[in-house]
Amino acid sequence: MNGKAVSDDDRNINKFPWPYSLESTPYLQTDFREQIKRQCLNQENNLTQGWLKMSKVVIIGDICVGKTSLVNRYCRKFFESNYKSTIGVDFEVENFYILGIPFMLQIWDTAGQERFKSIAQSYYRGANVLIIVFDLTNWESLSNCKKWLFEALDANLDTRPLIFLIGSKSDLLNSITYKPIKANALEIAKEINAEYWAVSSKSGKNISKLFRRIAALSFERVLLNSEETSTHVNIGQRLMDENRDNKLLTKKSFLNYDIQCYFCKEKRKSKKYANGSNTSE
Ligand SMILES: Nc1nc2c(ncn2[C@@H]2O[C@H](COP(=O)(O)OP(=O)(O)OP(=O)(O)O)[C@@H](O)[C@H]2O)c(=O)[nH]1
Repeated sequence: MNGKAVSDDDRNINKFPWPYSLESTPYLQTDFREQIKRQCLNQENNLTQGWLKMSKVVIIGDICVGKTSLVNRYCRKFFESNYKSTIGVDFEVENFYILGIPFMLQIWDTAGQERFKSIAQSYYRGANVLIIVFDLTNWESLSNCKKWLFEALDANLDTRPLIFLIGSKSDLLNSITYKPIKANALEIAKEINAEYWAVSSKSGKNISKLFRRIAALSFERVLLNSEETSTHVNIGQRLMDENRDNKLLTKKSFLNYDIQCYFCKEKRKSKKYANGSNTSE
């Protein structure tokens, strides 16, 4: 699936999106940080210029909880009621403009089936955001969330991904049946330091709000993490230039970008060793 040009207002973010509720989040800020706003509005330094800003989002959770449906509803605007299991992983690219700056979410949808686990796990590394999905009508899928999270965190020991706990299929519950599940989910969300949302891919309820929130929070993280900046400057700029005409970043160019970044890092490593130095460049 190709990356899409930013066309609708849904992908333009100028006001800081709110959480599902204030009790459901560890991320309590109510606006973009002043420092971020200054950088974006004035484009005052190269943190906002000439490099590709993106965030890797990895979606995990039990089989059949609605991970693929979540991605399909947001990225392709459709809902499929027939179940087709994900084989290994799939991914989508979503383009945003946040405070006027282009930003991308690279969204990885992983398989919940045990037999694809080792394939899926090899994509956990480098996640900026972890979305753990459970089915609001299936208690066991909620209790398995911690296991999914710990496995994903194991692959991301050197980073601090943003964590979202998502209860899916909210259209199947009424307010009375939802109440005890919500209480339980909020408790678990607190334990694992996650932001909780209840959504429905069938009706579309809260899906767009959720992804806008994820985009804004991870955009801030990426901008604040200036260390990453220099690695991506030249490659990111070239990619943007190559795609300027059709305003489209394709999946192929994205994969090329990942590969080039990898080689760029490897090259820097070997240069360091060749110099007999351990200091960073
Ligand atoms: N009613 C309702 N059904 C849903 C919703 N989301 C997903 N489903 C259904 O739940 C089933 C599983 O959805 P998937 O999105 O394929 O689940 P998954 O977690 O990606 O499954 P794996 O790829 O096997 O890990 C499908 O039949 C969907 O139609 C929802 O919001 N409401």
